[in-house]
Amino acid sequence: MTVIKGLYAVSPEAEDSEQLLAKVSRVLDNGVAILQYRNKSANTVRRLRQASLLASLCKSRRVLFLINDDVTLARAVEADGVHLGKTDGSVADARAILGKNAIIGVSCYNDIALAEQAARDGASYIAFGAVYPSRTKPNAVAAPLSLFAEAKRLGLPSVAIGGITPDNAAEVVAAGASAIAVIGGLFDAPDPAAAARQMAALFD
Ligand SMILES: Cc1ncc(COP(=O)(O)OP(=O)(O)O)c(N)n1
Ligand SMILES: Cc1nc(C(=O)O)sc1CCOP(=O)(O)O
Ligand SMILES: [Mg+2]
Repeated sequence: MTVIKGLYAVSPEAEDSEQLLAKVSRVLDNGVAILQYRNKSANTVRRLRQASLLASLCKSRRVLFLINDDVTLARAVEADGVHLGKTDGSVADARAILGKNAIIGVSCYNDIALAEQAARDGASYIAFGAVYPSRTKPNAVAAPLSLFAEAKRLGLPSVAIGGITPDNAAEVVAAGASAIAVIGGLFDAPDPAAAARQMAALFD
């Protein structure tokens, strides 16, 4: 079984594919266990190119590679799996397309009932957020850190997301999150590689 644990980088929005590759490369060698490609604005052609570049990068660095929202794209680039939110389709449909070994993550926001449903549906992990106010997603619902202890009984890895930085990540890990998903706290840090090392070290 694939282990979902550690620093989970989520790619920043980027128009320029080479710049995106350079930004992600810089952090990948510094303790990132999982990378999610997330681009909410690019067209299909650009998304395919960016996802293909990141898929090759992750394969060469032995980092798990997931696609946000788009099961078809995940299959096209042979990603390890997909992350689904409430409007992104069902676990069953994703698994039918990606196969039984695919990693399928499900957003549960601040709602333990959604996590219970995701577990019944056969999700690979559940995600709760936003655990802190997020500049990337300012309107995200607030999720209390107590959810991670509460969700332990479901027996699935739990991912924390939203406003996580090197300064607050230890508190999230102490609350019981299996992995921390980060955009701004990593890619907007003064030294992204150092930020990655600091957050990854919490899982040693
Ligand atoms: C690890 C992780 N957790 C939550 C999300 C958010 O998913 P969703 O609610 O579908 O929102 P978008 O990211 O699609 O805007 C995520 N992407 N990754
Ligand atoms: C994509 C996303 N989903 C969230 C949720 O709460 O479900 S918060 C979020 C943004 C994460 O970016 P940052 O690390 O910059 O806050
Ligand atoms: Mg989504």
